[in-house]
Amino acid sequence: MSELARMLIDAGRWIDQQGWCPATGGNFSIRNDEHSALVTASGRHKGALTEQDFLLVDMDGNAIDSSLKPSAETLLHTALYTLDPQIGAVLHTHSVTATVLSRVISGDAVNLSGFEMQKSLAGNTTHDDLIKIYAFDNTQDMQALATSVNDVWAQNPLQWGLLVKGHGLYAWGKDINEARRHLEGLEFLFACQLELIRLGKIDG
Ligand SMILES: CSCCC(=O)C(=O)COP(=O)(O)O
Ligand SMILES: [Zn+2]
Repeated sequence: MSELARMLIDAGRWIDQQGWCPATGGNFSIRNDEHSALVTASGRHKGALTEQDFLLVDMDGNAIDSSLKPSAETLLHTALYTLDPQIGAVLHTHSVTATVLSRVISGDAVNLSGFEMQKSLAGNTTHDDLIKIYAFDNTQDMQALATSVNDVWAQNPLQWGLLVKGHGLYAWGKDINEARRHLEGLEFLFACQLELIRLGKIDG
């Protein structure tokens, strides 16, 4: 089995145990080289992935030497790899927490501050900083969504992850381990934020 596939299979089992990819929700990818990434095929359960559930795609989202259908959201993965050559893995999940939080915020971002766990996100050394996780409107037009991400990124490069409203979270990192840490850290931070909103301590 290829090492890249094994890393995504392991990530899928763990993510499934957390309940962050119910049904066939979510999709994963890992950079293969400058021009290609290994991505999950569409419609697969992420807790039971096998090596047959992956294919290589180019950075325009086209399958390379495979008849498998790439994930419906491949274009967002490849947009991220193109925007930041340091990104080595992207994990997209559908947790209840991320989905609900993305729908109760009034603006275009989740603003996190005051949490020690912000230090789980690369480059952060204090709870005092303000961390903005941008939330995009959902659409079935992945080219349009990728263009929106490109437009926001041109003003202010995103870090660690992004939300799609009513849909889920994309978390990334320089490699699969960092992507997993960012996913877990963001999930924890989102759960805290949602609880504070429920308690009426902060606005959505
Ligand atoms: C039931 S999940 C709806 C599609 C989606 O949002 C997703 O993450 C999975 O799509 P894929 O094509 O990668 O299976
Ligand atoms: Zn999705």
